[in-house]
Amino acid sequence: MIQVEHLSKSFKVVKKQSGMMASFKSLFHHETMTIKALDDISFNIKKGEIVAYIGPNGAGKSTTIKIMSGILTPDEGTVSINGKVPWLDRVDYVKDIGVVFGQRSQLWWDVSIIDSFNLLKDIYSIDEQAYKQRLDELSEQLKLKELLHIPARQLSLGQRMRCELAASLLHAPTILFLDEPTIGLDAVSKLAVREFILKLNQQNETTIILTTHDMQDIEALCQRVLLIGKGRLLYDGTLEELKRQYAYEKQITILYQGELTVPKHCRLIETKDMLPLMSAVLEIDTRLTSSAAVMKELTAVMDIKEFSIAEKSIDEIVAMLYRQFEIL
Ligand SMILES: Nc1ncnc2c1ncn2[C@@H]1O[C@H](COP(=O)(O)OP(=O)(O)OP(=O)(O)O)[C@@H](O)[C@H]1O
Repeated sequence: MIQVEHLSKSFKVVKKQSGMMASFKSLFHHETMTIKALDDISFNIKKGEIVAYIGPNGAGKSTTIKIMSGILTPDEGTVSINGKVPWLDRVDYVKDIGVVFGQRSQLWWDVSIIDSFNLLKDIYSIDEQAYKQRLDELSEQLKLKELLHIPARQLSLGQRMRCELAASLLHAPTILFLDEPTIGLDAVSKLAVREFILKLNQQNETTIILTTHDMQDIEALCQRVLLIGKGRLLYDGTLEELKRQYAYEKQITILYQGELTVPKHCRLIETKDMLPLMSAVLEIDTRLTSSAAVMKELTAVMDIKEFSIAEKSIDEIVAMLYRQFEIL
């Protein structure tokens, strides 16, 4: 349903010179340089998938979303979404998609939310009955009833984000682009947004492309991850595979009495005196052994009072990937 092939996009920017003299000269003559924002990106997304599109700042995520939503035209490559080319079939195509930019609003700042929604109804030519039903459903699911008569500028960020989601879905699009939908939200609002997105996907089979720097968003929502860095696609696969490939170390913390024995395939990270007990942190390589095998070995030779096992967080894995691909 979404086919992106060999997408490239460059931007020409004016080279900034430092110093007064250079600034003055640049009024008459400015040197330009080319930034390659996207460099031969290809991927396919099936109907009903939730895909995380991740990468460090400046990687090219927003540029891809802008091209896929028809706002920008690529220099090279093709995009076909529901059989349409976003930047060529714009009028028809916008009916298929919803877009939420966490950092920008699609609501009219000074008018009430319901007036913004009514305007969107006209813009998308939504039929009266379908609109009423959709508005009821979304108001119920996103708890908007008390917010509808308040202007957007008076809402908290969390309240506004719920309204933004509703605004992007009034015309019942089959594809939703979410660019940093949880940015700046408190923990409760983040959970509410994630829960809503999951339900939307499960009930309506809405295809969702999510760009985020919040790794918990990915854990909660996405099976598949596309990692982009310096304009190139570096990883396309499941979250499980990503973890398997890059998170094979686990840490076992033990509280014990007596002598410490470090089993095979374990590395001692630290020990601490916790009188009358001792604590130790061991790192194990799960490609060579398992935490169960290590615990069995430890309990056979040591007096273990307590233990806990921790794996790398998705934040740590992604930070490691960014370092490994040298894209920071
Ligand atoms: N309109 C523009 N004019 C000039 N350069 C641009 C423009 N839009 C993007 N760029 C450049 O293209 C590159 C990719 O930018 P993009 O906004 O797509 O990155 P991003 O992955 O969305 O980053 P972030 O996580 O910071 O939002 C960056 O180097 C950026 O400075």
